[in-house]
Amino acid sequence: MPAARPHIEPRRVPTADSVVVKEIYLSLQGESSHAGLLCAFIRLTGCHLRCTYCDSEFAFHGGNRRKNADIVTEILALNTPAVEVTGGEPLLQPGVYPLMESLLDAGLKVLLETSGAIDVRLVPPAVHKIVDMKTPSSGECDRNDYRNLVSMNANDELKLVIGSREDYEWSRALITEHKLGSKPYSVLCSTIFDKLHPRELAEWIIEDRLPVRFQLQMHKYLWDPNARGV
Ligand SMILES: C[S@@+](CC[C@H](N)C(=O)[O-])C[C@H]1O[C@@H](n2cnc3c(N)ncnc32)[C@H](O)[C@@H]1O
Ligand SMILES: Nc1nc2[nH]cc(C(=O)O)c2c(=O)[nH]1
Ligand code: SF4
Ligand SMILES: [Mg+2]
Repeated sequence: MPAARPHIEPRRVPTADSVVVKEIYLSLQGESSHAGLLCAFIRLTGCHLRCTYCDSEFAFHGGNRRKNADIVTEILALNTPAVEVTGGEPLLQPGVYPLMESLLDAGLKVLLETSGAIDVRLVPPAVHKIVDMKTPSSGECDRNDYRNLVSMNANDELKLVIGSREDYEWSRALITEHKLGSKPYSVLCSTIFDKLHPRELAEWIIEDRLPVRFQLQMHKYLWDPNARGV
């Protein structure tokens, strides 16, 4: 009989009490099922991926190390019910896990925007995780951690950012193979801004009756698409 495979526990939740922050601002949430709601953004510095289309390269470097407690105070002063932690790649910093706990303890709705390249099981369950599984034209699709498709829950959303017909067909195959239409979380499909016309994607979705929610990056239509802090 083959030896039983070892049961591996996720790493212990780290307890660092600070993170490196690129920017904090108040805006309207531009994406996800929370689109249109008042939302504060905490953008953390650093990313281990280099998506071809990244609109947040300015967050790869710089920023300031801040105590989690001071960040929570700053967010509460913005008087908003919701906060999104994004980046860069927020899950690269150990201090982000206790930061999300503190934001939840302060009574905030907490959203997390993360690439699909990191196992999300250590994220506090009450956080609304928006997990972006990278499509081929990102150039980072081989970094996806497909365990996330199993561990995500009803609070969460899987995001597919599509820039070509190839990306669309890749996404459609992912949805079929992993039966994503019957998961507890919903699947969001949007376009790479200025690469694929949103109407093309909308028409493909309709033609295939794809079980997804189409979305736009609303903030890029409200403000200059290159504007920072919106
Ligand atoms: C800047 S990333 C930060 C969080 C994390 N690194 C990630 O990729 O999910 C936030 C989201 O913006 C999306 N994004 C970045 N550049 C974009 C673009 N040019 N058009 C559409 N979406 C873009 C990413 O795909 C990701 O879903
Ligand atoms: N308004 C607004 N909504 C957003 N939703 C996700 C964003 C991100 O950069 O992760 C984002 C952003 O940068 N601005
Ligand atoms: S993972 Fe997110 S922050 Fe990193 S390069 Fe890709 S889109 Fe940009
Ligand atoms: Mg953005």
